[in-house]
Amino acid sequence: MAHPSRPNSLRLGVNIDHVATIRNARGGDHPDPVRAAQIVAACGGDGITAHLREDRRHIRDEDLKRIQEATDLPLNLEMAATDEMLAIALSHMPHAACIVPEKREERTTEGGLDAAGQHNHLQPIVTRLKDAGIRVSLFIEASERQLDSALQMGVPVVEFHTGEYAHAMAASDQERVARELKRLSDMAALAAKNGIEPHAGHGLTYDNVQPIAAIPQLAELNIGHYLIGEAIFDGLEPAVLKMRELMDLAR
Ligand SMILES: CC(=O)[C@@H](O)[C@H](O)COP(=O)(O)O
Ligand SMILES: NCC(=O)COP(=O)(O)O
Repeated sequence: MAHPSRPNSLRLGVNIDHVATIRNARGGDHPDPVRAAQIVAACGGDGITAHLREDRRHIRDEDLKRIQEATDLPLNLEMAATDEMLAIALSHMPHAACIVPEKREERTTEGGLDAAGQHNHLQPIVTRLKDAGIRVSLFIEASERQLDSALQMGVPVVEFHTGEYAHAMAASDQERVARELKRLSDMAALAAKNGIEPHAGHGLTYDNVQPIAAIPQLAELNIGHYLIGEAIFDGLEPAVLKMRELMDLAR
């Protein structure tokens, strides 16, 4: 859903997981991710992304309802492909659910969902979410094999993992950056050509967001860890506004 004042623009979904990381560090209720969601809504963010992990290391079950009650922004629930998370999604009815790979031992999401390899496991979960009216997306690597599986499953959205691109940018490996950007750009075009709305996210920063934002078929970027980091120094509203400005200038 585009922001009313910016029809057809590239949407910014703000992932507030790591507000909850800081909150959980002391076992209390401050800083509250709900307050972050309200600030994002007030300063023009287009959506809230929250990853309810199996180990609840940051976002917790009770946060979901509170986030939904606190703002009218669409909630994009990131979830593993498990019966537990399916039941939680069907109970909370978020605007969207993005199925992501998850390993307890990982520090953060390490790659895209193997949609092709897990097709038979994923299909019934995708169908249940779609039948409930939840916009389903798959967090996948930008590859034809993964995109083809997403197409076969009938998902309306895919979110391309930009982690490899972000790592290449951080390493100033220009050849790898060019290769990753072409891969992401080609797959965004192929997704759109096949009626799937392409999104992107993971590891995006002020310094690397614009080449991604410039990919014309992308409809949404989900950005979290870096924005929450910047918010510690400059405040969440300025951080969101700066990311928004960089994205708009890239189009
Ligand atoms: C799927 C993805 O890249 C992120 O949205 C995800 O939430 C990362 O996991 P952490 O937020 O736990 O780092
Ligand atoms: N799906 C990507 C996301 O929500 C945020 O990822 P990151 O910016 O925290 O790396």
